[in-house]
Amino acid sequence: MSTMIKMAKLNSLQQISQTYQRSSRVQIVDFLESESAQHIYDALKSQTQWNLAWNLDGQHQDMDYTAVQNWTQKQREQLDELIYAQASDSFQYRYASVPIYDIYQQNLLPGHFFNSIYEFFNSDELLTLARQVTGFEQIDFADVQATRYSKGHFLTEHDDNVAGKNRLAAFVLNLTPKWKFDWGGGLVFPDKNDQAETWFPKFNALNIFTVPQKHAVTVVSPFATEERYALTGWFRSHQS
Ligand SMILES: O=C(O)CCC(=O)C(=O)O
Ligand SMILES: [Fe+2]
Repeated sequence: MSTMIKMAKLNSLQQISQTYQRSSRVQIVDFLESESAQHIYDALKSQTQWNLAWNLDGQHQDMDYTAVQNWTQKQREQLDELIYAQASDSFQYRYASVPIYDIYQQNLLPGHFFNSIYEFFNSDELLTLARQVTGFEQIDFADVQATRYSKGHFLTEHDDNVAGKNRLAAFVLNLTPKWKFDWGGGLVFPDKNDQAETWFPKFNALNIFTVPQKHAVTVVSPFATEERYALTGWFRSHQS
């Protein structure tokens, strides 16, 4: 079975990079060949081991998701309370993740398809495209993870800027084939006038945006019947 991930032919790189230069963000639709996008979706959907990502007083938390699901009702309610208390007035998130960058760098799953995902995002073809679209010549590598937002999952407003990480631009490749606007999970960019642009998590669309830039992922609604899968991360430089 081929595990190659292939980019689709882009219609107009010039137009894409002009949009980015003008607004510090762009969405590239039909980014991968559709078989590749479908293949990644299938791999994520069949993945059973995820981490539960959330935040405690500014510290990132990664817990074994299956273990959390096996907690008592009371324990899970206590976690909800902690998460919601912090979410109501400061930075908080809850979603499932697979640390693809770490899996590759630490050779945790030799031969696994996740390594191909890392290699694709770090291929010359993709990094060259990232430099062309953003104008950031300093991009050296892509730091990539898989994410899955289920009912009640969210990510509050933040700007992705973390000291020492040299994140130049963020990217999100949405991978759930059928999504409804009513299910939430929108990528929202608030502006100074309390208006916001919302990007629907469109299958096989790659969003790229400059760091720092305020954004959030709205909560996935209780009646969503699919989960919001994505490959997300940052185009980074080794040096600041
Ligand atoms: O999934 C998205 O649309 C955005 C994710 C994000 O902002 C992040 O992980 O920092
Ligand atoms: Fe972000």
